[in-house]
Amino acid sequence: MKNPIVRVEHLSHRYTVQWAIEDINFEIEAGGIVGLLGSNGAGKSTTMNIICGVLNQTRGEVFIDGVNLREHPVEAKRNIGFLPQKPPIYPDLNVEEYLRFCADLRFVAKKDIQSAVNRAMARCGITHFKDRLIRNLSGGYQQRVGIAQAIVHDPKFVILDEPTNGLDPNQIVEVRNLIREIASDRTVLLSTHILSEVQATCRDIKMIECGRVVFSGTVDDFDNYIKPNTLLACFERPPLEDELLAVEGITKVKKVNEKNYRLWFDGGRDVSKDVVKCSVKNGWELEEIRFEKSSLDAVFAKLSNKEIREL
Ligand SMILES: Nc1ncnc2c1ncn2[C@@H]1O[C@H](COP(=O)(O)OP(=O)(O)OP(=O)(O)O)[C@@H](O)[C@H]1O
Repeated sequence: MKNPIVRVEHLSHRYTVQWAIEDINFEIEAGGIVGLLGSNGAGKSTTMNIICGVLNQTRGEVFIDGVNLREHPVEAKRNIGFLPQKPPIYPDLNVEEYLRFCADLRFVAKKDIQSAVNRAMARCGITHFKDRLIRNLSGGYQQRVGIAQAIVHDPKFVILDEPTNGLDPNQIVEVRNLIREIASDRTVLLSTHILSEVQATCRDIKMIECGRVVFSGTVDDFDNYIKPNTLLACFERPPLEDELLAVEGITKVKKVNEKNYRLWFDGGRDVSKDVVKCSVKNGWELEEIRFEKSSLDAVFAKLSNKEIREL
């Protein structure tokens, strides 16, 4: 990768005796949204806290836009925005006061604070609420304020930890759209448990399990991680199960209902063509045949080493 916005090298951390994460390595290319997946306790928060400079790693290095976070924390943090799972908002401040305070904390020059706050409020669609106390905003708008504080200093890289947690379906759609919008000119790392969210918003996925990276690739790669080994076939004049078992490559047959069969197959060859040929030869009147893809949940379960229920 030419100029990764984030580079993580041999990152390991232990709180007490056991390693929470061990030898994590990855790069994040600049631009777009990257999903960070993992089961509870997998090591996501530990990794994110280290990348944000909130937690000091036991071993390894983090580079933000080429700057070593451990050696030059202030310079590296200029390019990091963070929205933790519990937004760090002050309910008794109004939106504008709070964002001015955050901009000051992030070393925005005094003369530039008002314009930075105005820009962040406009970007997050909260300008009309600038005088309202944060405690009087809905959950969705509080989350917008949380995102505004993460971008007020215009960082190149933003980490959002479960940003749609606890929101109603309309608010989820709005916050997702906002995340897409803010990712149009920066990189976003989005930690979430919701697979459909990753599918809807992310270009790449990193998955951590037991403190190690178990998957790094595009959403399509993730989707195709488990190669299909079943076909679903629908016949107008269904054959006997034994006749289907006689087709070369078919290893198991299960009747789903009157016309539909699930067919298991082995190996790399395309057995669907053989089923089509046999159907024509024997007059089974095949209406539909398709490979069955594993669900994202099944891929997640496989990567987390959890058992997958047989279909
Ligand atoms: N402050 C701490 N002290 C000791 N152990 C910790 C601490 N924080 C986390 N751990 C342990 O480190 C491991 C990784 O935890 P971490 O919180 O990073 O996982 P996670 O993937 O973010 O989980 P979740 O999705 O539940 O937040 C777990 O075994 C956890 O119990």
